[in-house]
Amino acid sequence: MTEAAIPVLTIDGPSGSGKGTISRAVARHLGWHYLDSGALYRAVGVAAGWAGIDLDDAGALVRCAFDTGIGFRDDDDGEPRVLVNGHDATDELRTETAGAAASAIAAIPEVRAALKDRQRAFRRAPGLVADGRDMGTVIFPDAETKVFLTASAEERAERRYKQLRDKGVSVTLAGLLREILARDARDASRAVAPLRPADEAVRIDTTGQGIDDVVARVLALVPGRAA
Ligand SMILES: Nc1ncnc2c1ncn2[C@@H]1O[C@H](COP(=O)(O)OP(=O)(O)OP(=O)(O)O)[C@@H](O)[C@H]1O
Ligand SMILES: Nc1ccn([C@H]2C[C@H](O)[C@@H](COP(=O)(O)O)O2)c(=O)n1
Repeated sequence: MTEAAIPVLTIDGPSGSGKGTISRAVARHLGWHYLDSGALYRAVGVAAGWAGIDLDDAGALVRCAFDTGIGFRDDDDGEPRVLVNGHDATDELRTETAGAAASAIAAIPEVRAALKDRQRAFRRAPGLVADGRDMGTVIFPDAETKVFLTASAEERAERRYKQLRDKGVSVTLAGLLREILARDARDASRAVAPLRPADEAVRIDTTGQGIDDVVARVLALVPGRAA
């Protein structure tokens, strides 16, 4: 199968819209590969922190984007783990601090360019579900199916609040809402590959919708793959 013939489903959207949850479930259902592109930006941010690199030092961040080893694997319970330079950094990557650092370095065009080929390398038979901010607009513009997930900022903050509370992390709902709005604004206003739906993307507002319903709606969009 030539690369162009390998089907890609892109799922873009703002933080907490459910991209990761929905993409993983859909990929499992289809038996396709899965790319969590945000994890790459988070990994570079975390590796930069470990190396003492300042988030204002664009040159060092670009080198870090090229040099950081990033690996994905499932643990024995089928939970996804992310290895950064050989260390399991999954929990650190999921913090709001890592998300904010990722959002900041993702605004540097050369960092985005450095991660482009790594993302495209995930396109392997029989297909790929790719989640992020620019999957449908920049990384896989020829994807056969494109989705843009949204949900109200309040609901996204609620979801994140529950998620972190279940993990025993102490946060406030108001603080999370502030962080989500700040990240939305930065991701949508940067000059290169800003968060926006591809023209042909199907928009799904998941506010008040259950995960299973959203998964079924997305699957129904994939040619020949209704739930
Ligand atoms: N439709 C939904 N209804 C209720 N909760 C949901 C829904 N979709 C996702 N969630 C929950 O919301 C939380 C955030 O979801 P998820 O991590 O998939 O979002 P995301 O868009 O990938 O976020 P980020 O961009 O920050 O990685 C998770 O706890 C997930 O279980
Ligand atoms: N394709 C992508 C994926 C992620 N980013 C940046 C912007 C996000 O705020 C940050 C963390 O992503 P998340 O794990 O929350 O999906 O990384 C991006 O610019 N482009």
